[in-house]
Amino acid sequence: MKIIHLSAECYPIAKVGGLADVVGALPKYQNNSDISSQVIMPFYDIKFTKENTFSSVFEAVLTLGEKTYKYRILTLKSKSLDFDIFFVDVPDLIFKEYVYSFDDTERFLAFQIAALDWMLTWEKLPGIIHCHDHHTGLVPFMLQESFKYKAFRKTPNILTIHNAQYQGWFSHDKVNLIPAFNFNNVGLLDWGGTINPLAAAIKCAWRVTTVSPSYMEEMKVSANGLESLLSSESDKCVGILNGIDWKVWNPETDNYIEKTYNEKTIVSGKKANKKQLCDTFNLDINKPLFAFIGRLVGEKGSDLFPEAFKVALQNPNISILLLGSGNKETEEQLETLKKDFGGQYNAFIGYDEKLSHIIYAGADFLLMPSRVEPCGLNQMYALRYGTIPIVRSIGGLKDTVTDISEENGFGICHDNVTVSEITDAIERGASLYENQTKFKKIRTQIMKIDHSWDASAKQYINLYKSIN
Ligand SMILES: Nc1ncnc2c1ncn2[C@@H]1O[C@H](COP(=O)(O)OP(=O)(O)O[C@H]2O[C@H](CO)[C@@H](O)[C@H](O)[C@H]2O)[C@@H](O)[C@H]1O
Repeated sequence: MKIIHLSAECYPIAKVGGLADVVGALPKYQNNSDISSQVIMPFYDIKFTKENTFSSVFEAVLTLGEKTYKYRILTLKSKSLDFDIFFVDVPDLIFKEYVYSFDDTERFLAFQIAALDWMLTWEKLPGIIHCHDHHTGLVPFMLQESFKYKAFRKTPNILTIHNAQYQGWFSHDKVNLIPAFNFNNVGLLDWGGTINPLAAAIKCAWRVTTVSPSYMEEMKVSANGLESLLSSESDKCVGILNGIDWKVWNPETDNYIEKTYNEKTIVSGKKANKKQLCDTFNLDINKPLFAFIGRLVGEKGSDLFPEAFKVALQNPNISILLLGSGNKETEEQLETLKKDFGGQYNAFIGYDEKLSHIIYAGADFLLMPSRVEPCGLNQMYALRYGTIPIVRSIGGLKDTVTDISEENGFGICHDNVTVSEITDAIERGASLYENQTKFKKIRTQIMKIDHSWDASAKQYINLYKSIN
């Protein structure tokens, strides 16, 4: 069976967040004797596309409303990935230096139309079309409703929601950009008076998955306006926890870090990596190091960091290091904090994949006080690198981290996203660090937790088979 993943991001080509990690890993773990899993994504003007060479496998013209655009389907010349990948190159629309921006409606619609037009020319249609997030959310609708895609009516499709906060809304004025369909069914596109690609996908997809069982339940209560839709469609919805790519996230083989290590060499390994990190960021290796890596947005609770760090750093025996970018005001506040707490606090405002690996390896604790966390990959990377997660119990964080107060607990959990709960959790971490025997025992224990993709990839395959 051939599975086609459609996604705006895929690691290592284009990564803005966790969506890329999942789409860059899941196909690898799905490819086996009877499944061939491939990815189709947009072709952006970014580092990866500059540094690699591509060949064209198909050329045509697509129609977007009243306009037409030339496009090509490209593939990588080298076989450097563990799965086949194809790129939709629409030079006039998609080939930009960014993944997301103000013109997403036209760009991602062109991407979806080109991908479907190309697949229509195949001798054999795919077994499953697997769509990820709202950028590919109009595909299930078009497969079901657009006249030109009639041949796909029996092709099963799946939507995976990585984050229901973003839905791809656009005005009904642009409805003519969508290939013609029976207008009596325009309601399938609508949610709250506007065209909502994520809602349309939830209505039309054969199955809807999200990235953790808890988030599936939480969305029925809080999903940025889609709660009642998710409740009414719940029979076709399921939560499947993400895995992590052990080929990329493995402290034993990680080329980015100072010293590789495993459960047996964790003490010397973590020490060497922490030393390098502390030397680089002018921090004290003897103090517990609390880190954050991620997008600086409300969902991650990062707006509370300036205040929470100010309070937490009153304890002179802790250090904090942050890697992230996003909200400009938060970025500035986090930069300013460096002046008051030099030697105890530092931040790198920006995006740096290599540095993220170095931090997972060198930090003692990883902070994730998320307001919303569909799955969260960072806590699983942290576990793999023997870094203790400090999380707000929500979504996938709730499903993957057990508090140290419970039997076999290994993390620090809090219930609410407030300055005081974040700082209390940091203090609990500092106390745990003082008990070095317990601290080291937990670090070794968490490295052994298996969050590899094998189990989750199988769950997806079972789901595909149930509808194919
Ligand atoms: N400044 C920076 N520099 C370097 N690396 C950085 C970085 N900022 C973030 N990253 C990296 O980006 C990824 C973030 O993944 P997450 O799953 O935590 O979040 P995201 O909210 O993007 O994903 C959404 O989709 C994923 C996948 O389904 C869900 O796990 C998640 O809950 C959902 O919100 C990690 O690999 C992290 O290391």
